[in-house]
Amino acid sequence: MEVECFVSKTLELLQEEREAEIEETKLWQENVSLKDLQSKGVCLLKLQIGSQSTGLYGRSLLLLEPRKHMGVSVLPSNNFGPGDIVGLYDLDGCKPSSQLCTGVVTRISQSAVTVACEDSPDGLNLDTDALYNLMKLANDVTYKRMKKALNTLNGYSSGPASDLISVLFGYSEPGSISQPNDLSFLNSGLDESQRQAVSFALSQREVAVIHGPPGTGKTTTVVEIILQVVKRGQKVLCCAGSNVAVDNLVERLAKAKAKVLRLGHPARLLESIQKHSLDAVLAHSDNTNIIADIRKDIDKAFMGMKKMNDKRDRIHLKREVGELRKELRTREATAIAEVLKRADVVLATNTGANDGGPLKNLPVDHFDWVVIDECAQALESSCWIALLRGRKCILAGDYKQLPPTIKSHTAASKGLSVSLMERLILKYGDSVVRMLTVQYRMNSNIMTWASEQMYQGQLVAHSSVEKHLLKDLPGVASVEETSTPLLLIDTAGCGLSEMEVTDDQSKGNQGEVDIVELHIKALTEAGVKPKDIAVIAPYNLQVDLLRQRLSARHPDLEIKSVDGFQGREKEAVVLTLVRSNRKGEIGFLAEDRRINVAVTRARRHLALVCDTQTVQTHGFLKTLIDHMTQHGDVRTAFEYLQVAEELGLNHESQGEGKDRSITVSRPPTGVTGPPVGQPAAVLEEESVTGPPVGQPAADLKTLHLERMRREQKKREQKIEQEKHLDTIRKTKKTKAGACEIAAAATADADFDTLIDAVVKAERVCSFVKCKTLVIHLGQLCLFCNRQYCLGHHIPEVHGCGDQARANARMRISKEGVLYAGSGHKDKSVDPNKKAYLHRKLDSKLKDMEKQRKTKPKESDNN
Ligand SMILES: Nc1ncnc2c1ncn2[C@@H]1O[C@H](COP(=O)(O)OP(=O)(O)OP(=O)(O)O)[C@@H](O)[C@H]1O
Ligand SMILES: [Zn+2]
Ligand SMILES: [Zn+2]
Repeated sequence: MEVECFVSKTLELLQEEREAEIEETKLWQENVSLKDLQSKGVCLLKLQIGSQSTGLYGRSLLLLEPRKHMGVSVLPSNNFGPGDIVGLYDLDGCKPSSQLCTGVVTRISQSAVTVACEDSPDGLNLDTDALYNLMKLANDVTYKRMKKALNTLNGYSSGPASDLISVLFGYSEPGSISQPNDLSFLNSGLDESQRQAVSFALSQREVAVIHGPPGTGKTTTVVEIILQVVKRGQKVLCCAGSNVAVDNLVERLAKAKAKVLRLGHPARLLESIQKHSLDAVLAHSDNTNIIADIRKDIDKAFMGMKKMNDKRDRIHLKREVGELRKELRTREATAIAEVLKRADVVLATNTGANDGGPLKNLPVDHFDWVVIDECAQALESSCWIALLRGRKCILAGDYKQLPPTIKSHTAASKGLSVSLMERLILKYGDSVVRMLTVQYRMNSNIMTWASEQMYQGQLVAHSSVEKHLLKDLPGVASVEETSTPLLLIDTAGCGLSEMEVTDDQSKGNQGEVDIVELHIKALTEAGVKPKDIAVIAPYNLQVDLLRQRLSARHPDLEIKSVDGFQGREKEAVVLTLVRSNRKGEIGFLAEDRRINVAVTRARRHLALVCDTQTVQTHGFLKTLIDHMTQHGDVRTAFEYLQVAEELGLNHESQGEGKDRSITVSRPPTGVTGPPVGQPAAVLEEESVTGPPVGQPAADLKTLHLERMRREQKKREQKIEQEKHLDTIRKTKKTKAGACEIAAAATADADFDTLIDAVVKAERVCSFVKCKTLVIHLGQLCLFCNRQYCLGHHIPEVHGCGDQARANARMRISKEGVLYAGSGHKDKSVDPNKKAYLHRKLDSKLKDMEKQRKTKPKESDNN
């Protein structure tokens, strides 16, 4: 009953999902502009052929690149991945009529996509000067395989998987079998939770779930389980949803000397994995020569047939070819079965484990165990393709990370997105699960939030990572940015609103892009390598804006969507949440698991750029903001905006009174900047004079404006002062003993020298040893009240960082968030930091020089 219910319901939901997918593709092809398709990530436009070559097995490999112009060639952010079926089109569009061929994506980087073309019998005749479009195609092979598996499940009466099915559908309770107590682990480095998970898995009779939160060594554990099973002489079928995950397992198992065999389209495998692929192994088997000979014979017969005129001869030859084909098939089947049987572990994607493929050459009860990794990210129906071949199963994954992507909202809400892992935990609770609890990735400050919110506070940071920071990496200077695991850059009240777009899927925020840019600058100037940094945004549009801004300068910087980063890690993660609006709308940021994934990619440093005002409307996000304010550093985006101003962003004021707004934009000279005239941020200015009490947003704005005014005043005052001093000096010469000042000065000091020093001090930057004049381009620090050059005026640079932060904190605590101070700053300047300051200054001055050359700095409009 349970099985029938499940199957009929799931078939229905799959049908719904399939229809949604077809509908979407159709709608797109008919109504949506290609540009919009591209912004959705399913289409890549105007690609040129970088190279064309013959890949493995005679397939034609096309390397497609974005059209090179202005030296920038970065693909727009997209959802293409290895193994995706794609269509190549001429520039007319992505209609079936203009399709040139279909193929499989074999590789994708930020600058190129490689496609192995499927149907090009005569060889592709592509014009290398022309431009092409590439589009992801809905692929019904997966559906057919899942449907078939579900139908087999429904009719399953007896076979190796009977007990497993019975337990997974609740007909019988999961059982265990006794194991020797002295289990000897092959990997001596396993931690206690990993050992327990391994023992547990081996002692379960039908099913064990390994719950592996981020960085807890799930793969390490799964590999140990598989090696133990193999040691006992049993056979394992090991699957995962993605090719990448399967390849990872192949690599790790092969390293441990297990006899592995990887099934799957060779074009979809990593190069390092190809030697373990069925095709490669077959090529080295004894049967190969014979098979090759038969192939040659068939080809020859075909050639002959073309030339033949006599009908009877042709029929004869045709029959011969048929015979040869039959022989070829049996020989190939035997060869495949032999190769498969020799392997201890056969690996494939979930759908690659289907009956129609090489596995049909094996007896149904060949495998003892089926292991499914990344189980929480897979549709349950796709798991059943492999599960029907096993007596026992191990399911590994983390159901607190993102579930499988589902297009049909109804199908998702009716349960299609519930993974087998989640379903089993709901059914049996902890009795079938072991959770890995030691994590080897995150600084404990980053971990604690996720642990408490998602994993019942059970995670422990391993001592090797617990306190690690960016500054501990070789070549990285110890500055504030590299010494904090958590940095919240709050844009609340800074008017960095999200862009007004109607599409909920694509949101952007130029203001946050500006701030991310400045933070990346700070990190790289401190010596953090771009390849160790990830910039993560929940929205594709924001990913594109970030790439436009940053990729040319930092080709190694990875900029991706949250979904695209699942399963990965980086030393530093800069996360921009994008949403900033008055209504507190946060769209699909409301998916807690998406935020969990984003945060837990970071090893040593997480910088969160967001409008706390907007995102705190969501309870879960509020816990993150609270955690970061309590345990991390907090800055307001103002500190960054000021820098941005000096870097040459333009200010423009529009409208009057209440409707007045200030647009901050880049001068249109930058090659990598956003399109000309696009606002970088809009500062909405409601009322300069009387902000509503208790509204922090307005509060911050006023503060900013006030500061501007004060600065102006100071500047004017200073000029006055100078004039005044000048007069005094002059009068001193004539009127002996200008009493009031002379009294203040020490009696024996040379009066002239003193005055000179005062005047000079007022004219040059107050930073030790800096001689830059500050009369025209100086900036006043509000905390120490001194004048600094543009290279030294930032509080952090000249030593007022603590006060600035305290000030930021005070403003934030006004909003009702309390948090502890972050300790005292070491006053001694270490050489790394000095070098850092120099670099920072140098690059800043260079930037400013460039900006000055291109456009004179505009005066403020306030
Ligand atoms: N027992 C251990 N001792 C030391 N390091 C470990 C241990 N287990 C795992 N690690 C380290 O933790 C990192 C992640 O481990 P692994 O690759 O097994 O996990 P994963 O499954 O790929 O990732 P995740 O746990 O995030 O799913 C690796 O760098 C690995 O070396
Ligand atoms: Zn100062
Ligand atoms: Zn200076």
